[in-house]
Amino acid sequence: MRVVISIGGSVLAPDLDSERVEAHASVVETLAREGCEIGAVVGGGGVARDYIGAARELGANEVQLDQIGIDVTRINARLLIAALGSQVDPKVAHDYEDAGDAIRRGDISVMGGVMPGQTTDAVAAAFAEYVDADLLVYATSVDGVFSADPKSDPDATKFEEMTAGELVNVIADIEMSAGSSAPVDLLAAKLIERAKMRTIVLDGTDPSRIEPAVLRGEHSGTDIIPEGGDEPTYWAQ
Ligand SMILES: Nc1ncnc2c1ncn2[C@@H]1O[C@H](COP(=O)(O)OP(=O)(O)OP(=O)(O)O)[C@@H](O)[C@H]1O
Ligand SMILES: O=c1ccn([C@@H]2O[C@H](COP(=O)(O)O)[C@@H](O)[C@H]2O)c(=O)[nH]1
Repeated sequence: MRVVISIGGSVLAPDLDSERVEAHASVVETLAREGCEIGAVVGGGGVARDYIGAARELGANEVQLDQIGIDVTRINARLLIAALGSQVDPKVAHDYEDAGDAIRRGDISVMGGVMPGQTTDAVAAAFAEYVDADLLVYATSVDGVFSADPKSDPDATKFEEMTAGELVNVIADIEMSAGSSAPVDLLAAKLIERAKMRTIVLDGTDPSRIEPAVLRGEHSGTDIIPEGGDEPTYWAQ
């Protein structure tokens, strides 16, 4: 089974805690031991937003701000690489060909951002499509996709499952400026829709939730069900 896991910067490195990074690496290594081929994509989190905020005040334009965000995602990717054993490609992959080559060699491949105008959510979706992944997992700071932002709307309700088309509609109105927050960005949702990619959005603040989601489909987040795709099969069945 080939899996791409997007690990939000806000869950991997809300602060510089090596034990937390180690815990995420340990889940990735466990899945690899179970026979999964793994690509990981790491976000920039609060550190990226702090840099982006400061540079915006200094007059940087949105592309320059995105470039700063990309730099931070790659630093976070280096943290995850540092915590992974010898099975990881030691380079942060800057494009999908390099990342795909690493996976074909049997390595775990880690990416950060690749180009302005998107977030690492879209990188993960494109990476998953490029390597024909069986599953894409977004480990983020909220336990799934809600009808509205649960941090600002107490009446927001969680989707246990939804189609990629429904996901596109829910997130279409979320702002797309550098450093913005969404469970999955709009470009990622469109890529998931066209690739008919089976996708899970879950709370990754406790990384131990990722393993049962990947191996047995057990999680409390949101399943994005591909329209016209195959029925899900689980590695451990
Ligand atoms: N409809 C929605 N459903 C769920 N979360 C939403 C929704 N709209 C906005 N959000 C916000 O999206 C955020 C989740 O993503 P966020 O960008 O914070 O972190 P991440 O995906 O883990 O990656 P990073 O921190 O690297 O950007 C949450 O803070 C949540 O408040
Ligand atoms: O491919 C990419 C990835 C990221 N960015 C910019 O970086 C920040 C932080 O990334 P997150 O995935 O949100 O953690 C993002 O808001 C973009 O500004 C990018 O431009 N391109």
